[in-house]
Amino acid sequence: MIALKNISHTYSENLTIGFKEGEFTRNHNYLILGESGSGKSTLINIMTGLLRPTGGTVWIDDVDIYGLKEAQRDKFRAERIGIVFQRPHFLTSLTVTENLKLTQSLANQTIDKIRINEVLNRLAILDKKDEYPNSLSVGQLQRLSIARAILNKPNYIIADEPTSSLDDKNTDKVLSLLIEQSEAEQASLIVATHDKRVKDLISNIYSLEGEVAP
Ligand SMILES: Nc1ncnc2c1ncn2[C@@H]1O[C@H](COP(=O)(O)OP(=O)(O)OP(=O)(O)O)[C@@H](O)[C@H]1O
Repeated sequence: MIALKNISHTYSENLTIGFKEGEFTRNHNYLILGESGSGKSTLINIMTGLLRPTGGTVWIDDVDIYGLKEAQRDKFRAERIGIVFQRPHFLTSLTVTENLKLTQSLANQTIDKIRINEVLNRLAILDKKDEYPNSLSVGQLQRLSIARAILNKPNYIIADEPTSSLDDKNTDKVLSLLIEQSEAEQASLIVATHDKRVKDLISNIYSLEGEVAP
């Protein structure tokens, strides 16, 4: 479980992001809903150990992640959390397969080409495995981001605005893929978005004030 308590982050004197309480358990799907600028990316960075909050605690699987040293926290994240970032970033000088090998080695895993091929196949981009990221379409890059997020069999898959630039049909497709893949990994899926279309597919909702809607 990821448990957040009394989180606050102050960027400047008059800009503080707050999130009172949240619990995200394995095998469940969650939405973090908030308008643009309400602090979704800030919260995701905090809950994945990328940004130390100015106040509050983040526990992941009973570990107080900001109690860890930075290198330990990076390893912890790589092993347990798959992140689909708002803007996908891959190393452009490495092929699709080489980028995914890097994801395995950052988590101290042995390089497993069979697993890489398996996730690429699941996301229908196996034919792109020797290509460079710049030659992939936006939709293919997004599927590659999902492939990378699930590669290390994480406990939590966290996606930041995965559907904001998509039409209704592709919104459904990407969400279904994320839900399917997190079920296959028995992971918890956490999607941060302002996109109310996503509400029909995921029932546990946190607004940025930290209230759970029925
Ligand atoms: N590094 C930073 N330094 C100062 N202010 C920041 C920083 N990052 C974010 N902010 C501010 O914090 C607020 C929340 O930003 P954040 O990116 O978390 O929102 P968001 O809900 O993810 O927005 P969007 O949906 O538009 O991506 C914004 O007012 C933003 O300008």
